[in-house]
Amino acid sequence: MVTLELNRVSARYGRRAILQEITTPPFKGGQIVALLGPNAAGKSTLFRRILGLLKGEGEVIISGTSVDRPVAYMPQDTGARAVLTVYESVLLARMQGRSLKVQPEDLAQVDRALAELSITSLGERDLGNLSGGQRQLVSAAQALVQEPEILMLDEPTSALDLNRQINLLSVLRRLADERNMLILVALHDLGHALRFTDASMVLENGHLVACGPTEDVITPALLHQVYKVTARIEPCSKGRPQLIVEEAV
Ligand SMILES: Nc1ncnc2c1ncn2[C@@H]1O[C@H](COP(=O)(O)OP(=O)(O)OP(=O)(O)O)[C@@H](O)[C@H]1O
Repeated sequence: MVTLELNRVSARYGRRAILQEITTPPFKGGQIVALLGPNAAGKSTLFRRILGLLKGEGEVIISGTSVDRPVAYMPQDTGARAVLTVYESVLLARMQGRSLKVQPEDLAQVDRALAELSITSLGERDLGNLSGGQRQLVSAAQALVQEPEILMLDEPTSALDLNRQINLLSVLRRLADERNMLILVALHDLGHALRFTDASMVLENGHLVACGPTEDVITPALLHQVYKVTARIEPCSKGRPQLIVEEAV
């Protein structure tokens, strides 16, 4: 089973230190881990550091993999891209690092990724003229289609309507449960984190200030300290923890 562990991981842009000695327990396939923290806390930087796009001290330890490219990444929205159709762009993402010859299995995986995210009907559309939410779903399909063992998504629901937010997070839950994927997902919606994730890491100014089971991590005290809001967490009628934010402090 795939695992990912960070040992005193740091990162800097030029001379400016961003991440400071981040250490985590091993996260395992089948888990969804939320990466939380306010704006500019260092969440995207941590993704880039895990991917090896940024150098720094400490170790990113990935073990138990059985494929050449175990990690796929969905970045935050970067705007319209190349002149490709949605289908071509997802197929291109699939073929990265594989043989140049497209196999029937590759096409089947593209169809599956588009269907899973309910965007099959966008297949022939040009990438350049999609809505922000449509682009975000295509970007998720580009990551899913790679069939990674570790999937990292940077705020994948930020442009989606409520139905599509829940749908995407439910797809992630299923990928973790059924395909034993390890999923790291940066989220601003702590309600989603409480509902869909097993563990959470909270960054504040580049420091890891909390890490553990999500229900233990997201507390009124943490919300006050890190997010500067007063809030309560109460079970809803179905017994699930609900976050009720009162005010900014
Ligand atoms: N390419 C870069 N060069 C220099 N500084 C950068 C660069 N990218 C990000 N930073 C800085 O690093 C810090 C962390 O940024 P990062 O994007 O990792 O935060 P984040 O937690 O993902 O924020 P958000 O929730 O707003 O997306 C910020 O102060 C940001 O301004």
